[in-house]
Amino acid sequence: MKKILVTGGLGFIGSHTVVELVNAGYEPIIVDDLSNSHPKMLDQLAKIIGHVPQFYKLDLCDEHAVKQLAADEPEIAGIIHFAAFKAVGESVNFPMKYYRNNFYSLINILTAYWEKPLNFVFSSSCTVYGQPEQLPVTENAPVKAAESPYGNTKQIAEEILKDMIASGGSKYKVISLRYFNPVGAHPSALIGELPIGVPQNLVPFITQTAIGKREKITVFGNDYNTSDGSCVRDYIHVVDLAKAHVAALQLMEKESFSGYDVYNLGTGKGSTVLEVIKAFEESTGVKLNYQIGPRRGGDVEQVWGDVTKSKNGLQWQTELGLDVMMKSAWDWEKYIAENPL
Ligand SMILES: O=c1ccn([C@@H]2O[C@H](COP(=O)(O)OP(=O)(O)O[C@H]3O[C@H](CO)[C@H](O)[C@H](O)[C@H]3O)[C@@H](O)[C@H]2O)c(=O)[nH]1
Repeated sequence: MKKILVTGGLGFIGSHTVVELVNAGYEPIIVDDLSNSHPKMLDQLAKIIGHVPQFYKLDLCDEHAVKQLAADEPEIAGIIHFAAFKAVGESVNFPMKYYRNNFYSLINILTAYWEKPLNFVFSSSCTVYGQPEQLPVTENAPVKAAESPYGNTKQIAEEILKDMIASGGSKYKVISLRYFNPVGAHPSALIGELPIGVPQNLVPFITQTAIGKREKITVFGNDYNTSDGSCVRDYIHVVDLAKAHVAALQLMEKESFSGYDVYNLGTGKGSTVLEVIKAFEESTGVKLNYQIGPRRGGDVEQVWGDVTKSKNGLQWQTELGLDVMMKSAWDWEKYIAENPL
């Protein structure tokens, strides 16, 4: 079985990808520093995949520890690199924390396996497009000046990977995956998103409001130039997203693939904030206490992805709609309320 290192493998997208790797016949090896994840996710994963996955608790910023990891795990076929800080607002207040963590970890893991011919998947983001001029946005759209240090780390990491391949000095193959808005949870409701503190993202805020942890949710602006005035995003189910990582590995395993490429991961369809709220209410039968508030600083008005390249190149497409995204996120919220970790 091919071993795949999954950095940040106990996080939201990482844990779902671990499941899909096992489903596809790979052996995931999780590396996580637990800074934004819970150790009990290992047991939760075991309930789904039937065994406790191999796990290294390790800070990827620690160069010596990463070298030791490469010595202990020399026979890996690929790396899926999720480990990174991801809160846009926090990155504005603590830029050095973000630059240090997101760059050191990337550079350390790349360097540790430098001699190996392996396939590397990088978690990027649609944040690199800013507010695109044309929608849906394709991978060829210009990369805009990032709105936040977090966005900068994604853009510059993509450049680092491109430069690395262009130099011809490594034996890596690399795919960057630009995520739109990942939401939802595994159908088992055993794994899902675990925001620390007050959620910044829409769907965890919705589910926490519905369960009574938050009094109400505020829709950030209804005066945008969209169908109902609220912002438009391309929400994608995390299980669909996880499967795309397996597809990216399988593409790189082909001899015909070489070098570096980038793919959008979305559904190709935009939804407004108010449509998401409606979908939640309809798919769960739970009424949501919401109000309209002012715009949130830094939000782009609307973005959704052109996924033609992903469909053709990765031989992958999304299967799950907004109703399943909302229902699964709600099932996870209820599970975690009844079974606190
Ligand atoms: O309480 C809330 C939270 C969010 N929203 C709205 O819901 C939409 C989605 O907001 P999220 O915070 O869930 O997602 P973003 O699109 O802002 O952020 C996502 O896209 C960013 C790039 O634009 C980064 O990649 C980030 O990590 C990723 O979560 C936005 O219109 C936002 O204004 C609300 O109305 N109320």
